Amino acid sequence: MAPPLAAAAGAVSSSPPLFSPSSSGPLIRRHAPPSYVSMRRRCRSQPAAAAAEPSGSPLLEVRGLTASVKETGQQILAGVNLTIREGEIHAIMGKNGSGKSTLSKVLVGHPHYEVTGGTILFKGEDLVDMEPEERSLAGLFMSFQAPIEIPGVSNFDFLLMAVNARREKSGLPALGPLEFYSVVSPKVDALKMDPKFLDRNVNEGFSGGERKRNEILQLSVIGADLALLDEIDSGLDVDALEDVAIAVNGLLTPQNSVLMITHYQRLLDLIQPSYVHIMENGKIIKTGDSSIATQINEGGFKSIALV
Ligand SMILES: Nc1ncnc2c1ncn2[C@@H]1O[C@H](COP(=O)(O)OP(=O)(O)OP(=O)(O)O)[C@@H](O)[C@H]1O
Repeated sequence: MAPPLAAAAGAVSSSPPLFSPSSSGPLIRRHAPPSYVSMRRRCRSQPAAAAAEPSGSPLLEVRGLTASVKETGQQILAGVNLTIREGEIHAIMGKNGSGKSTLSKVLVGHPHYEVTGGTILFKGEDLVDMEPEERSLAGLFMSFQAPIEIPGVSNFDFLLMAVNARREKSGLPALGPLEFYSVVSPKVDALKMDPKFLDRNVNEGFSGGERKRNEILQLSVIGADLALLDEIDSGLDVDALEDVAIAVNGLLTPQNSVLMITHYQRLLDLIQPSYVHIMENGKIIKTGDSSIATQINEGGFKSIALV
């Protein structure tokens, strides 16, 4: 049986984002608005590596990647080049429809897309011919823009199956439910989630923000060498965004990496990227440090709508 993450990777929806990136008020403030300066202090676990020279080993190497919608043959990715090294945080920004989500879905092997050219190496291995579950077991994790429901499967069982699939691959003995509870419980607390969420079916009836938190719970329990986070900030209120950023920052080590897709500077303030890439028409057209996002905000890239 395919591990559950693979099932998730294979059955995602391509729903539109929960709010338009050009909308002016996506945050729902439950309390007095916290200062982003103090949020940054609490969320930051490592200094921004913007000016750092690349030093880690390459984790993901994408060269000349082209990909199309399988059903129609419509080309979406038009020659993507991207290298992510161990310990780096990358952000991809760009206007709606530029191909950001498609890139992340192609990386996890979404069945709607076909790679038509180029190469993807993950830890030196060719990813293109791997099944989605193999990619997941190899250490790739993706949080989706619109996380799916899995009726009839409790969150707890889902996480336990996923963790045990990873452990089996590493030759480790499976965890029993009691043992696993002691692993998952502190992570639920850290994300300020109600423990009752573990008993609920995966994402069933969850609000948009609860789904996003739940995806980060999956990431923190399962772990990943490279986490692809597609608009984890969409639909989160200020407190939830801070909790999620703290959790993501807490997972970062010199060995693992994050690729996040976002339209919003506020996420880059909380999870500070080593590199920011701008995507347009299925290609990365510019790469730089986080000042690129500032340039966008100041009108340097007028076609890209950002808050
Ligand atoms: N399965 C599909 N069938 C048809 N068109 C698709 C499919 N997947 C992606 N596309 C199209 O490819 C383009 C890129 O979509 P994608 O979701 O990657 O953009 P994006 O940059 O993530 O946009 P956003 O910022 O709005 O989330 C869009 O025009 C989209 O309609």
